This record gives sequence, structure tokens and C-alpha cells, in this order.
Amino acid sequence: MQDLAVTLSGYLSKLSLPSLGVTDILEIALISFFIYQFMVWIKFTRAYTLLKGILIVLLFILVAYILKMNTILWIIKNLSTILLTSVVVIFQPELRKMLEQLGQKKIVASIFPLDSGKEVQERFTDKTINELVKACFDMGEVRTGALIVIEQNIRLSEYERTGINVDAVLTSQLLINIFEHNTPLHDGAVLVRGNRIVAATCYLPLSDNMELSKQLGTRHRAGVGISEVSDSLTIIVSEETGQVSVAQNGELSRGLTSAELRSALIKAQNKKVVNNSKLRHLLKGRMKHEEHKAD
Ligand SMILES: Nc1ncnc2c1ncn2[C@@H]1O[C@H](COP(=O)(O)OP(=O)(O)OP(=O)(O)O)[C@@H](O)[C@H]1O
Repeated sequence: MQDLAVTLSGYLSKLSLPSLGVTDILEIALISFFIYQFMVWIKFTRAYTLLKGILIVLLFILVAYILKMNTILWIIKNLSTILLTSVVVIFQPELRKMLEQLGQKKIVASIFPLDSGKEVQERFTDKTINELVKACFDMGEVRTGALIVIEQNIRLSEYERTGINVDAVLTSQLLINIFEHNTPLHDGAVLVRGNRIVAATCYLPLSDNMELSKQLGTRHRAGVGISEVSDSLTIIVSEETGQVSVAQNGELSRGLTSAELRSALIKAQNKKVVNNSKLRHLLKGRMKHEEHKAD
């Protein structure tokens, strides 16, 4: 037993742990954060399938390496630059989305909750939410198809240009009128910015997500498509079933109730937050106190 202790202490004394500074901890935290973001990105994009494919190719290379298949190794070596470039070109939309998502993350705010109670600009009013919910369910009831894109932080000007300019206050009657069959504006998507309908008959990019149900046609694919390339919230009313669905971040939630649609809209509304940060409260109180003292 004593021998074991001596051997162990001798072994431990030989082990030299590198000194860990603040910069190292910061470095580890940053690398972990980026690896985590990369994994989340992989999980929720087409890149997940690509990753599985890459793993198979890597396995193949490993086998070729172990068995010393020189011709295969030579081909792989010479094609590697081209393959890497093609991956970047093929997955350019996903890469762009990942960088956009990263840019939207309020990293500093989540570390320092000082601004969590900051008053933020609400995107649209409660009245607009009511009008949207009413219009969608009224249209659903009479099987009128609709596609409504609600712009958020990312400007959708390039899609707005594909449609006809409307620029009118959003009301349920106007929406119902736009999507009425056999009228000039009913085809394509309506774009909503704030409390206004800015354009109708907009053409949206179609999603090529293979996981979307085969029963869904181009209206739903277009709704999902725009949500893959922007942070918009898109409401889809099915002409076939009357179901109301919402597409956001490339995901489709089907068959929503009016309460569910309302809560999705409230989330997107970015409503003015009443000051709820304790720290902010304290700071404000102190500032007021100092103002009084100055008087
Ligand atoms: N790329 C697009 N951008 C905007 N709107 C589109 C696009 N593609 C199709 N649409 C709209 O979708 C309509 C066709 O819907 P389709 O029947 O194919 O879709 P769906 O998903 O099966 O929906 P529904 O349940 O309403 O039938 C078109 O008339 C057009 O208004």
C-alpha cells in the first residue's frame, strides 16, 4: 500500500499542469461557444445531412490510408481544395444565415443583464395582431389561401420589389380583399412592415427542405423558404384545408389555434418592456436621488 502511494506521488510530481490564466479561460469559453453555435447550426440545417456524408467520406479515407491505397489517397489530396470550395458554395445560404443569427444574438446583453429592461420599440400594435388573427381565421373558414410575411429585423426589400406596392394600414378587411380569388392581388405573398401592408403578390424563395410533408404545396414551401433566409414570421392559410400555419426560422408549425397564432405574433411584436431590471431600477433610483441632491 505504501509502495502504491509512493509510486502515485512520484507519478503526480512528474505531471506538470500548465498554468491557467484569465486569457486561457476566456479562450476556452469562446471556443466552446463557437463549437456549440456550430453544432446547433449543423443540427437545424441541411448541413446535418452533409455532416453525415462527410463522416462516411472520412471513414473511407481512413480505410484507404490504413490499407495504403495510394491512388485513392492521391485523388483525394488533389480534389480536397475543390471539394472544400464546393461545400462553401453549396451551403452559402446556410452559412449566411448562421452569421446573421450570430449577429442578432445579444451576447453582451445576456452576460450583463443591465439592458434587459430597456424600453424597446414594438414592431406593431395590438390592433394589428387582432386584425391579422381575425383575417387569417376568417379566410381559413371560407378556404381562402393566404401567405403573409411579417418583417422583423432583416429588411425584405428585395422581395418587396417582386410585388405590387400597396402601402396601406393593415386591416382584416384589406387582407381578406387582397387574397380574394380571381382578384389581381391574390397571387403570391403580402409583405407586412410594422402596422402596414407594404406590398402584395410578392414572390418568395421556395424551401428545398426534404423533411417538409409531401402534401404541402408551393404556398407552404414559399412560407418556409422566406423564413430560412430571414428572421421573418410568415402566416400561411391553406386553401385546401383552411388550416393556419406559421413558418419561422425554417420551421413550420401547422394547424394553429387563434390563441397560438396570437401568442406567436405577440412574441414577434417585441412589445415595449416595462422596466423590470432590478439593476436598472437601482441605478435609476440612484440617478434620481443625485438629481434631487443637485437641485
Ligand atoms: N414562390 C412563391 N411566392 C409567393 N407565393 C407563392 C409562391 N409559390 C406559390 N405561391 C402561392 O401559392 C399558391 C399555390 O399554392 P399551392 O396550392 O401550390 O400551395 P399549398 O402549399 O398546397 O397550399 P394550399 O393548402 O393553400 O393549397 C399560388 O397561387 C401562389 O399564390
